[in-house]
Amino acid sequence: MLDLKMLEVLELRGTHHWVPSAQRLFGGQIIGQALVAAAKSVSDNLYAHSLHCYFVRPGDPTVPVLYQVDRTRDGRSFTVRSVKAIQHGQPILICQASFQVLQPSPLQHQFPMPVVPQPEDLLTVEELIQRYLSQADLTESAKQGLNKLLANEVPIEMKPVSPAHFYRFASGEPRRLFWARARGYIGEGNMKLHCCVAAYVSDYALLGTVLLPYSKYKARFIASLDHAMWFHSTFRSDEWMLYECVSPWAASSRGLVEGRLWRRDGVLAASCSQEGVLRVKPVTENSKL
Ligand SMILES: CCCC/C=C\CCCCCCCC(=O)SCCNC(=O)CCNC(=O)[C@H](O)C(C)(C)COP(=O)(O)OP(=O)(O)OC[C@H]1O[C@@H](n2cnc3c(N)ncnc32)[C@H](O)[C@@H]1OP(=O)(O)O
Repeated sequence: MLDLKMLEVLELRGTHHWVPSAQRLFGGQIIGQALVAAAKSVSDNLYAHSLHCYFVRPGDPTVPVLYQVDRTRDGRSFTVRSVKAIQHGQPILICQASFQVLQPSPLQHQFPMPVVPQPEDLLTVEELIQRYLSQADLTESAKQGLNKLLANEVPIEMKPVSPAHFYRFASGEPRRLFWARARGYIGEGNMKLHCCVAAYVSDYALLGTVLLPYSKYKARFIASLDHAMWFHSTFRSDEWMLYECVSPWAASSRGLVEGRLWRRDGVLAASCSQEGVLRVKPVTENSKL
């Protein structure tokens, strides 16, 4: 999904594999591919440690994306690349990514990982939806909504920690926890690729956290405006990681969300922050999903 075709040394082309029902490109795909483009222009001893992106236009799923990379700076420790994702001759995403050589330090701390059930004790999104679909009292529109979610073949496997809350069947605090991993096998060794995949995963279900306290409203328009991410340690994006999403603020048709990706051994692997635009409308009785 993140494979890019090299057109020139600093020009690459990406295509689309999974497009959300909103029929605009998935932000995570554009970020992940932009990071791939940046990573291809730095040497093997450099590791991605952060990226900062603005989504300036919706991505068009009917045409490929051109990634233009600028070698902004090559330093002794840090190297910065600027990437423009372009469609129809105009930028859809501007991204800056920074890479560092490995530099161990005695300064080391992190928050503790939340205590949650292990992935083996939880159901996948698909198993949960099948379970909901077998309920006799389901309205036709709820059935349709669930079938739409089931048909949505996302390349990420997910296991919600609190399913009712994950699916907004009940209002709750703006915090969402789920185990996630890329579908398929990536293997050890290519840390840059694991960061690109984590960037892809990090945009899914993140912004929706803002809506969790508002079960009386549903999204009329929702899109991420910017996305920043920091990579803290080595990890495997094809192994279960706990994704903790928290929204500390929402107002003015915008919401802020912070995400933390935890390795299952408790190591904080990556953090991200995103602001998005959310325009809502009241939920009518038969359109909960
Ligand atoms: C339980 C978990 C299940 C999860 C299930 C599925 C999840 C799957 C999907 C996950 C998606 C994750 C998030 C994303 O990936 S979003 C994609 C990445 N981000 C983007 O594509 C955003 C790109 N940027 C933009 O599109 C623009 O910058 C913008 C944010 C739209 C800018 O807005 P604006 O300046 O207003 O631009 P404009 O062209 O003027 O307007 C666009 C559009 O909005 C209407 N509009 C503008 N202002 C208002 C207003 N105040 N009130 C109402 N509507 C407004 C405007 O009329 C335009 O509408 P259209 O004409 O219909 O286009």
